[in-house]
Amino acid sequence: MKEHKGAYAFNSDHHTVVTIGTFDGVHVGHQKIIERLVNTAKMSNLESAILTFFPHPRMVLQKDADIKLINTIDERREILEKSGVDHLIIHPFTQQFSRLTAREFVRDILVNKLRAKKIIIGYDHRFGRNRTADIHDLRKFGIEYGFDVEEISKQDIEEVAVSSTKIRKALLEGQVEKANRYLSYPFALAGTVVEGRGLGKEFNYPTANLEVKEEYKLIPKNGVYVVRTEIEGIPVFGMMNIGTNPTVGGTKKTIETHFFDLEMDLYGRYLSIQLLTRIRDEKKFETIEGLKTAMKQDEAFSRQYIRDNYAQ
Ligand SMILES: Cc1cc2nc3c(=O)[nH]c(=O)nc-3n(C[C@H](O)[C@H](O)[C@H](O)COP(=O)(O)O)c2cc1C
Ligand SMILES: Nc1ncnc2c1ncn2[C@@H]1O[C@H](COP(=O)(O)OP(=O)(O)O)[C@@H](O)[C@H]1O
Repeated sequence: MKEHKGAYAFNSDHHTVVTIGTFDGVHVGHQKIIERLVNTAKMSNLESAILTFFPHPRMVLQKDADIKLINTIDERREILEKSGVDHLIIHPFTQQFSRLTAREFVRDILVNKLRAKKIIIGYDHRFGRNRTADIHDLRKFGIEYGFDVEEISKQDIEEVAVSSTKIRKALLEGQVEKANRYLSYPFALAGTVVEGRGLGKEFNYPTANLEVKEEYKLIPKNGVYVVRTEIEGIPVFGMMNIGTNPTVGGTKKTIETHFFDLEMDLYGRYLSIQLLTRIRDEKKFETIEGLKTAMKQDEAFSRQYIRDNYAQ
């Protein structure tokens, strides 16, 4: 896969088949569309291209829209990388870009820059300034500029929309297993390990505090989760708490993980941590002893879960 920083940076001698979308989550519904894109490319001797936007149009057009996404742009890129598409074009969605007319978008971007011979698009896709143009307009442009339009059916599009909404809802309710089924891969939180208050080691449960720098990343419901990551290529399991640590008088939301059978300085390390299942809600315990007992139970639960699901 070749990545292009915007449509104006795209240069290929080949003609392309293009699909356009945000693809947040790159879930099973998206994967179906991408498969179709890749197959069409092979059959028509075209190169496959995904045109996606970042920031998300809603981040730009409704500045206050507090939109949360399943994937960061880095995660979206990494998942798409595995899908077999030839080109990924991450176009910066700006105010200026949003003011392109439908014709300018089609002519300057799709035809002249991306050299599209085929466009695969949802039946309800709208584009151009104020989203005035639809698939019928696109077909007319296709006759004029020499490309075909392939429609993704209402049923397939609804499946995609339903999945994204269901995944976001499931994550906000802590149902990570359900989200993971829709995604077909485990939802993850990625960031750098930063210093906490240094209480973990006193508990005999050191916890790596993860700083997720992307404000738009969706953080699942507070609570305790069984997790998995890779450190230097080796799978490591652990238990994560997302919450404010009310027992020790915390107020700020933190994401912290105790990894099993590991003793290692993790400060400054970049980790992508997969959430596998949820154990319980975060609670305010009367005493530190109460919290420690709960964490021991979390550990026992996690180790059993790992044995049942991940034993080699
Ligand atoms: C598996 C796990 C479960 C936890 N559960 C709770 C909880 O229910 N309530 C709570 O107040 N804190 C909970 N914590 C957070 C601890 O209070 C936290 O690890 C401790 O304060 C260390 O913080 P530090 O990293 O800032 O030193 C949990 C932490 C882990 C790793
Ligand atoms: N098994 C482990 N799981 C998580 N962190 C560990 C582990 N072993 C060592 N560490 C280190 O200990 C740090 C956490 O210690 P802790 O006392 O909780 O301090 P802090 O409050 O700064 O997070 C981690 O950031 C990591 O560098």
